[in-house]
Amino acid sequence: MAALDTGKLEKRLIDAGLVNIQELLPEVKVALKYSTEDNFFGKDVYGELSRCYMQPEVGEMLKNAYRELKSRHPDLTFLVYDAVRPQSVQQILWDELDKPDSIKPLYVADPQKGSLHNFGVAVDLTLAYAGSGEPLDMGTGYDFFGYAAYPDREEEMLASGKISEEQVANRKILREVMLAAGFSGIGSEWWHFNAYSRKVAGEKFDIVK
Ligand SMILES: C[C@@H](N)C(=O)N[C@H](C)C(=O)O
Ligand SMILES: [Zn+2]
Repeated sequence: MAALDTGKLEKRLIDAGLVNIQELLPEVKVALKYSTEDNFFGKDVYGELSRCYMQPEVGEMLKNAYRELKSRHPDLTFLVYDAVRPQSVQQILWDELDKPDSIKPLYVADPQKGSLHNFGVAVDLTLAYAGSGEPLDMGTGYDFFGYAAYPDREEEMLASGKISEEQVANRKILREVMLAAGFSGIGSEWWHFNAYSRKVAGEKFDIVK
């Protein structure tokens, strides 16, 4: 695996016009999972990078989602796990994902086509208590790649007891505030939200290599 020069990476993100979400929204919590070994492949691929960057207009959308969240649940905040992700890291995630090629794109977008994370227009996040920073129970952890994490299968997962009413209610809070701000979700991951379609992202922005 080619090592990523993370000092240079942060400079590249800034030079590309991306913004540090905590500069726009200091109340939001960030824990970049790919900058730790606590992720689905057990390797730190971001090194020293600890700040989370995204396109400025996506940051503004997230601010609106946050405003909506606070109006409904003043005790909660966002905990962001990932936003912009270089295509080289997308390739590592793709190579590390232990699933048949036919279903891999449900969980990790094909790096050759480009993930919306590679354009800085996708955000992976959960809800946390603003005071303690403790994440809410969503029924699965981040990057759990299976039906229990599928928004598309919540009714079935509820009926079979794989997830609880409370966990679904927590996901709904997240989903509702993100959708209210113009994001869209995907069927296989409760934590992933896109600001734009792949077509629009490709027209507006460059991929971060
Ligand atoms: C890997 C996961 N956190 C994720 O972001 N998946 C989507 C589908 C992606 O890679 O774009
Ligand atoms: Zn994602």
